[in-house]
Amino acid sequence: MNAIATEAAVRAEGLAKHRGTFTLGPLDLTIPRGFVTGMVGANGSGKTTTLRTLLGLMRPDAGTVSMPPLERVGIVFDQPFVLPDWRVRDAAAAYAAFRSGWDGPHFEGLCRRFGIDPAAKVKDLSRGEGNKLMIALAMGNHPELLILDEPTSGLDPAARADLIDLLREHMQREDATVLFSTHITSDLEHFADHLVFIDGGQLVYAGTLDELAADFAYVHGTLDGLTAENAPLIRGLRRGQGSFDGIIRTRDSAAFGSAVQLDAPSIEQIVVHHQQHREGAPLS
Ligand SMILES: Nc1ncnc2c1ncn2[C@@H]1O[C@H](COP(=O)(O)OP(=O)(O)OP(=O)(O)O)[C@@H](O)[C@H]1O
Repeated sequence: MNAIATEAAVRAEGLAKHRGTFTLGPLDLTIPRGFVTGMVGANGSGKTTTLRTLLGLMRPDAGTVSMPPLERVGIVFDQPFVLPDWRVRDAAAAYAAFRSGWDGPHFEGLCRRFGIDPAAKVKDLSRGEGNKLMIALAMGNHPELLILDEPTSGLDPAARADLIDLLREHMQREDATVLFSTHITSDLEHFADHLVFIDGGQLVYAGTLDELAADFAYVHGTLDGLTAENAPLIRGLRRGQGSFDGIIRTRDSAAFGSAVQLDAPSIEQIVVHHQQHREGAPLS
C-alpha cells in the first residue's frame, strides 16, 4: 500500500505517560484509516497504556492525539464499562443513550451470533461471554474506529476465529479502522495489514506486515555457519546444541553462506528474538 496516500485514523505526536517506574514514549504513532493494525509487545511493554492514553482514558503527561470523536469509537478493554447487575439489554440501552447511530437490530444480531441471551445478567456471563458482549456493544453503532485490547484473550479457538471473521466483515461493510493488541500473533498474520510493536514503552516497529516480512529474515543453521563477522548481525541469537537461530535484516543476507538457511520470519519469531536482544538498536 502507498504510505503517502494513507489517511490517518489516529495520529499521536510526542505522546508520553509515566506510570510508577514505567515510561511510555515519547511516541509518534499513526494508525492508518481503513486498515487493521495489530499491536504486539511483551507483558508490561505498554500496549494498554498506549491504547488508554490515545483514547484519553488516561491523561498523557505530554503530546497530542487526534482521532474521531469518542462516540464514533468502539472500545473493548478487559475491564468492562458495564455494571455486573445489569442485564445485557440494559447495557445496550446505556450504550444506545450516548453513542450516535446505535443500531439495535445489529446489536441483537451480534448477541444471537455470540449466543448471548439479552435477558442474562452481566455478572452471570462467563469470561469469554463477557468479552463477546463488550465486542457486540463496541460494534453496536458501526463505529468508524474500533480499539480492542486483547479481544481474543479468554475466547476459545472457535470464538476467536468467529471474532476475526466478524472483524473482517466489519472492515468490508464500512470504511472502518481497527486497532487491536494481542499476544496471539497468529491472529495478526491472516488479518492485520499493519503492525505496531512496542517494547519497554518505546516503538520498535510500525509499518505494514508486508514490509516487515520483506525487511527481516529468520536465519538458522549449524554453528559452523556462524562467523565473527555475521554473528553480530543476528538479533536474538540463540545457540543450541550444534545449531543457532535468530533474526536478521534481509539486506545482511549476503553475510551468510550457503550452509545457513534464510526463511520468511513469522511475527512471533521477530517479537521473540527481539525481546531476547533488548539492548539492540531499533528494528526499523
Ligand atoms: N496503576 C499502575 N501504577 C503503576 N504502574 C503501572 C500501573 N499500571 C500499569 N503499570 C505499569 O505500566 C507498565 C505498562 O503496563 P501496560 O498495562 O500498558 O502493559 P501491556 O503491554 O498492556 O501488558 P500486558 O500484555 O501484560 O497486558 C507496566 O510495567 C506496569 O507495571
